[in-house]
Amino acid sequence: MNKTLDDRGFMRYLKQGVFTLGLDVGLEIGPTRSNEDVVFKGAFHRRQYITAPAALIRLGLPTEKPGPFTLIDPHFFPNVARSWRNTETCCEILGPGMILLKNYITPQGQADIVDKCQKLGVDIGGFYEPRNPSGDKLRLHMTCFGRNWDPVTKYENPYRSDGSDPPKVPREFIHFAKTVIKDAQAHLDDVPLMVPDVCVVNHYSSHGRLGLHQDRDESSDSLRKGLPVISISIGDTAEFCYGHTRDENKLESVFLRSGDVLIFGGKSRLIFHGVKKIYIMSVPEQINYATKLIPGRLNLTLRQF
Ligand SMILES: O=C(O)CCC(=O)C(=O)O
Ligand SMILES: [Fe+2]
Repeated sequence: MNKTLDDRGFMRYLKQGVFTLGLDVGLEIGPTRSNEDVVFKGAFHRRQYITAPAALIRLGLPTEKPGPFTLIDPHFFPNVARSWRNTETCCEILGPGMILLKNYITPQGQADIVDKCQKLGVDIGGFYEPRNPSGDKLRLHMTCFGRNWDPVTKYENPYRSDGSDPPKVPREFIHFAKTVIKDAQAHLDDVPLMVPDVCVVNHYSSHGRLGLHQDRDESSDSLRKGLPVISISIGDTAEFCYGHTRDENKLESVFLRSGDVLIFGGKSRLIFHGVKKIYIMSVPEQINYATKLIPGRLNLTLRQF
């Protein structure tokens, strides 16, 4: 494939807009500006020139024209599956399509998640204190990525309070959700794959709580298929209650600790659930040190609209 270009050959390549590649001193790729340039390089540096597509194929690089310029490779996923997922984790099946993966997220993973929420959520239009339809403030701060959800406007208002579109669900979260679902599927049949395009982020302080409710504002298709909600807990422990009816006497409860991941899909997708209590200062010192989270609990729910 190596080729020194003669005049006619060079003109042909130039017309085709082909690039030249100097091989004897490392890698140089660039458009050839003139015939002399090639002759000069060929004569004095004894470089060998080959056509760019051939060179790119040899180097295993894509040959098609690049799209709009980007510094970050859009196909690159940091290996969050390895760095966010603990090797020692155990699980508890809580019902059909409902499973708790305990101590699932590494301290590093938890720190990365908090960091993302800080970067994308702590700004004008970000975390706020939502109100329920009767006008009372919920006992938490909330922000959303992907699509905007609010207890009053549901998914109807696509804008944050400052009128801006919410930031996209971070790619790491989407990638992480895939890993979580695969692990849940190893224990349960009833957990269909979902690709989150909504992330609701709640922060509860010491007196935070969340009343019994269902997550039922996603599309009818998503609900009908039982696409799971993935709930991530970071920081102080919460007492989480759940049940198949609103009947307070029939509720079960479970502790959600820092690094736990709860999945509810399939037949449990429309489970009633809420946060009864936050156990202040219960986060392990090591996690607190890694995440630097303020006192309280951060919860993220990943959902597919
Ligand atoms: O904080 C939690 O564990 C639950 C959050 C929740 O149910 C919600 O955001 O809809
Ligand atoms: Fe919920």
